[in-house]
Amino acid sequence: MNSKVTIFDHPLIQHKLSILRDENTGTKEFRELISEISMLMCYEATRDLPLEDVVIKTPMATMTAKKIAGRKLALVPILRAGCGMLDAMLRMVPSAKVGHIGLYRDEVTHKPVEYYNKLPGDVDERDVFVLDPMLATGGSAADAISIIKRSNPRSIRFLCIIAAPEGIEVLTKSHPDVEIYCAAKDEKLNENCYILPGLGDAGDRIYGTDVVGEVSVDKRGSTVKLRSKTK
Ligand SMILES: O=P(O)(O)OC[C@H]1O[C@H](OP(=O)(O)OP(=O)(O)O)[C@H](O)[C@@H]1O
Ligand SMILES: O=c1cc[nH]c(=O)[nH]1
Ligand SMILES: [Mg+2]
Repeated sequence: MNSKVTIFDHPLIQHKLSILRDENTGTKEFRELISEISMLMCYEATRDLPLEDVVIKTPMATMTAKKIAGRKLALVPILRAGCGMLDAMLRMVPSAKVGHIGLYRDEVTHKPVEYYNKLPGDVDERDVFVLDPMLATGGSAADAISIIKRSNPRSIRFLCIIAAPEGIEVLTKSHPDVEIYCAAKDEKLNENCYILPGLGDAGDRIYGTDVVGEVSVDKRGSTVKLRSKTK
């Protein structure tokens, strides 16, 4: 199967995304917006789940109604930023099981480094939604999906909020069977492999952690030498 990229152009998603991107949006509102956008994206990304007929009784009459047809889902956020999308998705599909994959991008090589991996035992019976707000070089998403594929899931979809063209290309080539859903396809990456115009560092903006060491990359994707103020 060839991978497909769906960009959600729903006005509510686009409106919320513009506020999310704004550098003046603080941590609390940023988290709330990530959640709201994820909920709207979940609604769109689950549009093709098959339904089955069930007979129910309302207080007025017996009727044949629709329910989702025994589909088993798993949600797998890529730590940390992917966790910002998890609660909203779980509110929409509360019966989903949850796995976690811990990856961080090395600041020099920009390659993902794995530090955690715990998936539901029955992933081979499930359709998996991988969650991460940012698809930049595509390295983290591609590695996370390779890890998940070792457990033979029924299918994998990748949900992100902003995708760079470079990341889409890498993910499409490495996993052509995986459908990609995003709210925006941005212009390009900067010299530190941050998305332009993007929104900065998603994990830092969700959790309010600006700088992790003496030399780091700030939430705008620039190399900084001193600790900077957390918003
Ligand atoms: O497509 P890539 O070039 O791999 O970049 C995208 C990754 O970078 C960010 O995570 P980060 O490494 O900053 O970890 P964090 O979520 O802990 O902040 C983001 O949440 C993705 O996982
Ligand atoms: O722009 C980017 C790229 C990688 N990770 C982020 O959080 N933002
Ligand atoms: Mg980060």
